[in-house]
Amino acid sequence: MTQVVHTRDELAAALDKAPLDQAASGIAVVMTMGALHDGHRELIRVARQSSAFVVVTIFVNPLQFGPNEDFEKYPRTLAEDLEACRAEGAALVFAPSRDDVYPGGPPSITMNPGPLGAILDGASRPGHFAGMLTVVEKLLRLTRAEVAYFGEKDFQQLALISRMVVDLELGVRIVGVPTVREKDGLALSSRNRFLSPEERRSALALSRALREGAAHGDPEAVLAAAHKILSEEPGVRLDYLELTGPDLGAVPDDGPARLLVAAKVGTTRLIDNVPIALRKAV
Ligand SMILES: Nc1ncnc2c1ncn2[C@@H]1O[C@H](COP(=O)(O)OP(=O)(O)OP(=O)(O)O)[C@@H](O)[C@H]1O
Ligand SMILES: CC(C)(CO)[C@@H](O)C(=O)[O-]
Ligand code: BAL
Repeated sequence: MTQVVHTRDELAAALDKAPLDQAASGIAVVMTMGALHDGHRELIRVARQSSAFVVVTIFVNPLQFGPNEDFEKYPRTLAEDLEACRAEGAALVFAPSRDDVYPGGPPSITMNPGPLGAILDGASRPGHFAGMLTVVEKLLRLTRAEVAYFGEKDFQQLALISRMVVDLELGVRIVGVPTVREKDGLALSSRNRFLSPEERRSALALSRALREGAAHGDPEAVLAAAHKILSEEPGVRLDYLELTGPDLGAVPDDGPARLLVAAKVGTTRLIDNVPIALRKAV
């Protein structure tokens, strides 16, 4: 049975009553902004493999949206989301109001995401990662999580959260889950529902570019192949295409790396990334 709570007091009461044998395997949390799709459901499924008590949070965090971003328009589908959580066997859903998360109004003290938060999406979305880390830290505490699951689709977010729990010694284990894709390669995202059929066709260029890039082992060839695909798709306005190390640091000569892309398709901003194996030319 999935219990649904909306306030932090109800959450605390539910966690106090979490069956001990279940809680012994550790409380796991899957944080979401709702509009759940199979990517979210995969996080819940993976969490359930190691934790009997999985808490799902559903909260569209105003703090991580810029003034010209899509906070108002962001899809809100609570009834369907609760069905998905039930179907996946979540123990508890926490769907708080803004006042419950920020009882004193918008906080004047927030997390500083540091240099890793200033690149890529951090450069395009000022304040986004400070707002994101602030709510993630709160939700880790409120849910008493021992382990938290995040998708690799938001790779920089995952890297920042992993860094935060180490730097601030939060004592929570962070687990990354590979990106779930449609059959044709499009990374599942709540924002995909904003795409018209034509925009959806254009959006496929992102995953295709990453796939073509990943077929190469030399950094220049990786970027050239990916750029070619993106530049041939007029419906895509590229924000960035970057090759980095596996932890978003400097590109290594050889071995694991990451290729990341962000672009606008119509008015919808999409991101995607893939792991890459670089090979030194011999
Ligand atoms: N396709 C996916 N595969 C795996 N995890 C995903 C996928 N999409 C989202 N997630 C993960 O689900 C969690 C909640 O993400 P969120 O609710 O923002 O969904 P989203 O689809 O990323 O939405 P948005 O369209 O806003 O980017 C995050 O950890 C995110 O990385
Ligand atoms: C982690 C998160 C739920 C924090 O609001 C959000 O950034 C998301 O959905 O990826
Ligand atoms: N999926 C990351 C949250 C955001 O875009 O605000």
